[in-house]
Amino acid sequence: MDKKRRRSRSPEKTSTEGRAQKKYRVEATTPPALDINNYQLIKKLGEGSFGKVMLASYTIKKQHVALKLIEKEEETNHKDIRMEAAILRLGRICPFLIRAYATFQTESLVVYAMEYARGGTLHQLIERQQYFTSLEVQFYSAEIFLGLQYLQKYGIVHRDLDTENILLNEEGHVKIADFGLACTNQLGSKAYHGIVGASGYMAPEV
Ligand SMILES: Nc1ncnc2c1ncn2[C@@H]1O[C@H](COP(=O)(O)OP(=O)(O)OP(=O)(O)O)[C@@H](O)[C@H]1O
Repeated sequence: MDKKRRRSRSPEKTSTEGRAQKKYRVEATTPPALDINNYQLIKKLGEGSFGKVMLASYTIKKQHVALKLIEKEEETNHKDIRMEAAILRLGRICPFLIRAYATFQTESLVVYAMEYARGGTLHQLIERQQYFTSLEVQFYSAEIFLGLQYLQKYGIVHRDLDTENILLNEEGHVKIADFGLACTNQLGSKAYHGIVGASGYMAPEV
């Protein structure tokens, strides 16, 4: 190495000796995707018992996202929130689960910024079409099965699967959503007990 360019690690022998040293302060900044100010609300996509879901624009990338907004209340179960956020992160790997781009909280809200499923819900499709051909039944069943199989690999049970929680992307592929009632024996959450879910969609033995 060129001797002139070699720098000493010793503070006494720095090349800046005798000169005023520049001081840099590293400010802690919030990553843009975790800042609620970078999302512009457009319209309501849906509302459930846990919060509302808004179509929003992530202004940094001018990208449409679905923002699930859950108001923090005294009775908010933070373990369930962490669980839902953890499952939404699995969607980055499995194409049949809705994926989260970011999960964060503000003083009053828990926020999940999720991919926007443009195709609506399976419920809306059934209402529109009235019936499915056997090929369509096979298609939707297979994609739902693969999503659930992926969850099962992690010991996760959805527990609230109904046609309103099965979303479709713009190409018509299944995106399973709403993991607010999911449970697992592996991510340190609640055990499989209690009766939850939508009546009409529960397994007969429940
Ligand atoms: N990623 C998304 N893209 C498009 N629409 C969505 C998305 N996520 C949710 N929605 C819409 O919002 C509705 C409610 O969402 P979600 O089921 O997650 O809320 P919830 O408060 O947990 O509801 P529930 O009471 O059914 O548990 C869905 O049925 C769907 O119509």
